[in-house]
Amino acid sequence: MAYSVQFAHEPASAHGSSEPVVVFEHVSIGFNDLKVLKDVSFQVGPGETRILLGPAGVGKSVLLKLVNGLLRPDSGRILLFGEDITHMTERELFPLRTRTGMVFQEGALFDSLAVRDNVGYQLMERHKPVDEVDRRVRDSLRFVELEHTYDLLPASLSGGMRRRVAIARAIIDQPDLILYDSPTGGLDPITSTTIIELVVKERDVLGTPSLLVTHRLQDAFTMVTHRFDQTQNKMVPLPHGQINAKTSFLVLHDGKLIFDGTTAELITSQDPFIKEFLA
Ligand SMILES: Nc1ncnc2c1ncn2[C@@H]1O[C@H](COP(=O)(O)OP(=O)(O)OP(=O)(O)O)[C@@H](O)[C@H]1O
Repeated sequence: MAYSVQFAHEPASAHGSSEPVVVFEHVSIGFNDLKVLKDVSFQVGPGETRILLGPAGVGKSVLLKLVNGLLRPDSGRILLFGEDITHMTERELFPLRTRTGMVFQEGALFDSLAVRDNVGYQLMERHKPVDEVDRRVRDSLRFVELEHTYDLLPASLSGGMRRRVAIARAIIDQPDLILYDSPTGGLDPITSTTIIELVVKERDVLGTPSLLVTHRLQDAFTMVTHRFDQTQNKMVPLPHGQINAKTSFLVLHDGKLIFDGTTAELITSQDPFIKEFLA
């Protein structure tokens, strides 16, 4: 099916800024007696996709929530788009949050709202003109190839379609950063690949930096070994042996960031936990 990407403007991150999009410096956070993240430092650079791996309950979602200020660290410093958000008020955070698209675990759509209102929610909250919201909703739904679901309720969609709607909602304001929290969680392998194809499309067509949590190693390796081909309008494998150089890995274990590096470094890592995790 032919399509064109019809966003009003490119994301700022595609304009060549060399500033990191996200910086964590020695970040720690815990809840009551539970220390979740300990002294975590890493960066997401412009145009970069960072895949966050780690066992269940290690703090991957907590890390994503720290990035857009939904949680605050106990110590350390967090910069988002070059601004120190560590102690920002909600009001100060708001303009930065509007530049960040978040795909929550399980999609988290509003069941009582039609797809169009789920996707346009953020813009409606900001009192954007109705015709502009409508145009952007249609653009976003076209990107995820779900224009025909405009008037439907989420309950009438399959699990994979609901995730696509969640992605359409996250990208509606052409974010400068996307946070994907287990976007394929609970989906079968074939449907998962259709979701990863959208992630790769967003990465390769719009160049949006992202931080993606996944439980599925297969998702991660699909992302590094494929690219989105706009001519064919589909994800295709990179030529043999090539990997996407802008996609790299972070691994959390026992509250610590035990790996921060490239695909090649990950698969040749001698760390016993990583070797077992990848096996
Ligand atoms: N708001 C909170 N209050 C108290 N504890 C919390 C809160 N948020 C997270 N936790 C705890 O922090 C730990 C890490 O949770 P988190 O959801 O980040 O794990 P995860 O790595 O994303 O897990 P999964 O892979 O299962 O999604 C868990 O023990 C969780 O119960």
